[in-house]
Amino acid sequence: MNNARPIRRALLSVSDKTGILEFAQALHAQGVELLSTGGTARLLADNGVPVIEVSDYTGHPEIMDGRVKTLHPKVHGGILARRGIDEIVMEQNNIKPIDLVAVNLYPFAATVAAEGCTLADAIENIDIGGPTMVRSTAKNHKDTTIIVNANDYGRVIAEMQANEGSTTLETRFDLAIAAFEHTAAYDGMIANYFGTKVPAHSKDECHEDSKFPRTYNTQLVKKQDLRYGENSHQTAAFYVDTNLDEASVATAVQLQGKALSYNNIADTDSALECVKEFDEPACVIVKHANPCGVAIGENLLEAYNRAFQTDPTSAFGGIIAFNGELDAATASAIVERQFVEVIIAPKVSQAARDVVAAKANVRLLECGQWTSKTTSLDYKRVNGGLLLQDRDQGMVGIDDVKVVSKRQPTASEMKDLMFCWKVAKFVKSNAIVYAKNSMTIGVGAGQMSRVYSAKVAGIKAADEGLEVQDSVMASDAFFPFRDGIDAAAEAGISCIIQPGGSIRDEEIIAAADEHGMAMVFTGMRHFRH
Ligand SMILES: NC(=O)c1ncn([C@@H]2O[C@H](COP(=O)(O)O)[C@@H](O)[C@H]2O)c1NC=O
Repeated sequence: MNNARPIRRALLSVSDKTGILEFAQALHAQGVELLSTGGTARLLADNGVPVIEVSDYTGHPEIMDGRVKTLHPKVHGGILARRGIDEIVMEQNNIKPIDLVAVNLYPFAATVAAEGCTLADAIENIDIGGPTMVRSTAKNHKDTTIIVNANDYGRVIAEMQANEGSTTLETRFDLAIAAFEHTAAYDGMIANYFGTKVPAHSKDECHEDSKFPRTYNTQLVKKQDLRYGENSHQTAAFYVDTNLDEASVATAVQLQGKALSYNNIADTDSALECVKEFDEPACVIVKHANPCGVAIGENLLEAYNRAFQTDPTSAFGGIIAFNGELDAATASAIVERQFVEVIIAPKVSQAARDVVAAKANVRLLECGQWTSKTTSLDYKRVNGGLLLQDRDQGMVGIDDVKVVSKRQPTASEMKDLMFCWKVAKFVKSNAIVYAKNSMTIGVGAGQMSRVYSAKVAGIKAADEGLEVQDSVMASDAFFPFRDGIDAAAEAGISCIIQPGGSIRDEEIIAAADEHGMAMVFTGMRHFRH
C-alpha cells in the first residue's frame, strides 16, 4: 500500500469530548504521541493517558481566554508539511510532523439556539483555531488524517490496526470531504446568523432585522441519485436536510420496490403532508402532486376504499399515503385492485409487508409517526433564484371559522366543511373540492379560474357516478364573483367554506343566502402553486 501513511503523532482538540478518551487510549496503545489543547489535555491526563499540551509543544501559552491556542506555525507547519519535500524547513523551524488531527468545534448552533443568547455569547462561540486545523489537515490529506466526527474514531483505529498503524488514501480523502463539508456548514451557520442582524451601536448587541439572511446558506446531503428527473432527459438526485428528523419523505425508509423516481418523491411528499392533517384513520391518493381521492374511515381499509371511490380513473398509478399502521387487509385491497406506484405509512405491519411483497415493483415506505409539524422553510425554485417562505402550517379549527350566511351548517355539514378545507389546502390553486361524509366527491385542481376548477370538480364527480347533491365545497381562496356560488348551487352544493376577504363578499354572502346555502369564512387562504 504505497499511499498508506503511518500515524506517529496526533493532535486532539475537541469541545464535545464524547469518545475522545477511548480514542486517545487506542492511539496511545498504537504508540502514537498525543498533543492536545487545555481542556482535552486535562481530560486525557486525568485518565492516565500520556499527553503533551500544545502550549508546551509550541512554547507559547494559550492566550486571550483560548482565542489563540493552536494558531502557531509549529502546529500548522506540522500539519501542512508536504512529506518528502518540507523536511528541511521543518528541521530549521523545529517543527514535528502531525499526522492526525481530531477536532470538533465550539457549539455555535447550540449557543445561538439557546434562550437569551447575546451577540457576545455568539461571537465567543465562533471557533477559529479548530476550523483552521480542520482545513489544514483536509488540504494535506495526501499525508494527514482529519476527523471531525466522533463516529469516525472507531473506523480509523480499526484501519490503523489492520495496516500497521497507517491510514489509507481512500479513508483520508473521504474524511477530508467530511471535513470540508463540516467547515462549510459551520461557516454557513455563522453567515446566516449575522446575515439576519443589524448592529445596535449604543451597546454590544444587535437586533434581528429579518429572519431571512443576506445570503441563504444551507447544507443538504445527497440521499440518493435518481435514474432521471421530472423527464427522462433530465438528470437528478435527492438531497435531504439532515437537521430535521420529522417523519417525512426525506426520512422515510423504503422497505421494498423499485427505486424511487423524482416524481415519486414529489408526489409522496404531497400525499404524506396532506394525510398528516387528519387525526381519524385517513387515506390520501395523489396523482401529479394533487389529491385525487381523500377519505376518512372507521379504519384504514374503509378510508382507502372511500378515497379510491372518488376517482378510480386517476388513482391508477397513484401514490397512497396513510396516517396509521398499514395492515394486511388494507395492503391486500390496494394491490389486488389497482396499479400503485408508492404506498407510505408511519408504520407497516409485517403481514402488510408480506402482502405487498407479492408485487415486487411497488415501492413501500415507512416514515415513522409524526409528532410535531416541521418549522423548516419552504422553497420554490425559479430560473436563477429560489423563493423562501414559511411552510404553510396554518389550519383553522371549528372555533376559528365564522358562519356568514343566514343558514347555520348542521353538525355533520360542519364536519364535512372542515374535512374539505383540509383537503383544499393540498390541491394546487385554483382549488375547489367537493366532499360528503368525510370523503372527496370531486377535486378541481390547478385551473386558471376558480369557476373552472368548480366545473372540473363537478365533471369528475359526474364521470365517476358520484352524487354531488348535498355535498359541501371548499375553495382555497375567496370567490371574486358570485358566479362560483351560483354554479355551486346549481350543482347541488349545500355549504361552502372559503377564506372570505373579497371586495364583493357582501354580494357573495347574499348569493349563498339566496340559494339557502350555509357559508363559512376561515379568514385564512391556502394557495398552493
Ligand atoms: N483558538 C485556537 O487556536 C483554537 N484551537 C483549537 N480550538 C478549539 O478549542 C476546542 C478544544 O478546547 P479544549 O481542549 O481546551 O477544551 C476545540 O473545539 C477546538 O476547535 C481553538 N479555539 C477557538 O478558536
